[in-house]
Amino acid sequence: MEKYILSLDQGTTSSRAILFDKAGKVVHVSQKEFTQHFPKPGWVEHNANEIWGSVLAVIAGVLSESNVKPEQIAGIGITNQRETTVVWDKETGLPVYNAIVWQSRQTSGICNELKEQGYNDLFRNKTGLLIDAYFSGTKVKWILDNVEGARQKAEEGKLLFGTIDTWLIWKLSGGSAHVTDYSNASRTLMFNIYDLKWDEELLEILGVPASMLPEVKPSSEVYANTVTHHFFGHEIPIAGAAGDQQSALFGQACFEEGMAKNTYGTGCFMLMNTGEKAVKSEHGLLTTLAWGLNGKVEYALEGSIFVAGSAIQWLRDGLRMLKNAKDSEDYAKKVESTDGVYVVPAFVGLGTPYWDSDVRGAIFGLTRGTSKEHFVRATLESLAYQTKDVLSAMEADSAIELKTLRVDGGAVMNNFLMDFQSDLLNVPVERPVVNETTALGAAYLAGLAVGYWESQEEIASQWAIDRSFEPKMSDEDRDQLYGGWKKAVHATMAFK
Ligand SMILES: Nc1ncnc2c1ncn2[C@@H]1O[C@H](COP(=O)(O)OP(=O)(O)O)[C@@H](O)[C@H]1O
Ligand SMILES: O=P(O)(O)OC[C@H](O)CO
Repeated sequence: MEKYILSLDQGTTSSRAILFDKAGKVVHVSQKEFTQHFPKPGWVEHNANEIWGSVLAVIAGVLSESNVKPEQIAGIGITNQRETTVVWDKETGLPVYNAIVWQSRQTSGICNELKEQGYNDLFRNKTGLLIDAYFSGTKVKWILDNVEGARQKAEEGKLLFGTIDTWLIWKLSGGSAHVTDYSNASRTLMFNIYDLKWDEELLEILGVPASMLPEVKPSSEVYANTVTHHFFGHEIPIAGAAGDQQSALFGQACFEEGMAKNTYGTGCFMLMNTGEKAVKSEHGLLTTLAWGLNGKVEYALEGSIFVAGSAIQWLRDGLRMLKNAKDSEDYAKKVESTDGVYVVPAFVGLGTPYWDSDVRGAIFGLTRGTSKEHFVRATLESLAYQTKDVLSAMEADSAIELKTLRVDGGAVMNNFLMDFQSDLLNVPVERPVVNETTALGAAYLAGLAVGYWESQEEIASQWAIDRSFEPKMSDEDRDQLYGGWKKAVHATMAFK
């Protein structure tokens, strides 16, 4: 009986269940979108129960559509949109408020207060992050401060906190496991990435009771078994978990120090493996835990871009310029350049390296001759410019000059974007055969825990290239284009 690993990839806009075989190939995918709630400008929320429902639906879908039986699943790996915060009642299992999504800005007031009180360095030195509404800590505080009765219940030990990995493991295990992994814990603003413990001083400042927090575990370990009714009578080990960006780093087999990947999804996240060394950034990058494996943890440097593929969604749904995201490539190729148009998609502020919560998007260089083609091309190019900002910071912090960049995520199917990216970075951009690297990483972590795969060497040997995009642009053109982007960003930041 052939066995498979089931990976559950719970992303910002959809949930996916993917079956992988021993060769690391996708056997079948089932995907389901769920509702995005925007209760106020800049706020983004999800219904945690709807997320759970979507995960159950894709599990059922992937099994029935592929004809794979539950007993053929050797283990389950979980990967998730990170930082998104769920607080629920231990007894009833019901969330006390919507999940506050990583993109949501509703805690920027709390963040400003913390910064005014001079806490930035304290948080940065302990967590590798900085005070920003992006991370979970202030989202938990917001729920405890704003939901009637929540703080008292939390203090009585009746509420639990979790990022989406924790929520799903708790649900899948029938409430028996309240756990997270190192990579997810490192995104909360409450976890000390050096001592590898929840940090009492930071919890005190944020007013979060320690009793709410999950136990932090390695990324590859059997945490619990599924309760039988979710898997048609079978208990299956939940054997691995990692935040989606760290999972993609693992799925891209970036195991050596200095190897990096960039994922172009809703946002865009570049991570560089820094091995057992935590590198402190001087250029607005985050220091984060890559994973816990083989009895130790490894670190990564991260550049976080909040709006990437979602800018293409905006062209499609907001401006109705596109029927689907894929058409952006044809429009962009119809013109030679943007004719000087720049789109700065700072819809929810800017992340690395600017970290400005209050800035909002802007467009520059419009003329009477500007067409839809120029506009679409400029929006696509903004993904590449933001990536160049991040890579420049990463090379400066790590003193490593990148030789190639491995890429993945929905938007890398856009060949125009990949060509432009390579030109702008002046390095080859490598797209792997398996583009579902986020899900693959969690599958590998789970598979290692249950002996489905033997070693990281075996995994690294499975990585295969689909296409390499080589740089062709002159230095002069690159400098001129990038100079224009820098001016556009600085003008955008000045307009507040
Ligand atoms: N061919 C394409 N060109 C540009 N953007 C694309 C293309 N295909 C998908 N996208 C964008 O990629 C994103 C989906 O990627 P995905 O990796 O599934 O995201 P997530 O995991 O964040 O939900 C969407 O925001 C979509 O607009
Ligand atoms: O859902 P994605 O793939 O855009 O990933 C979101 C990130 O984990 C946010 O930190």
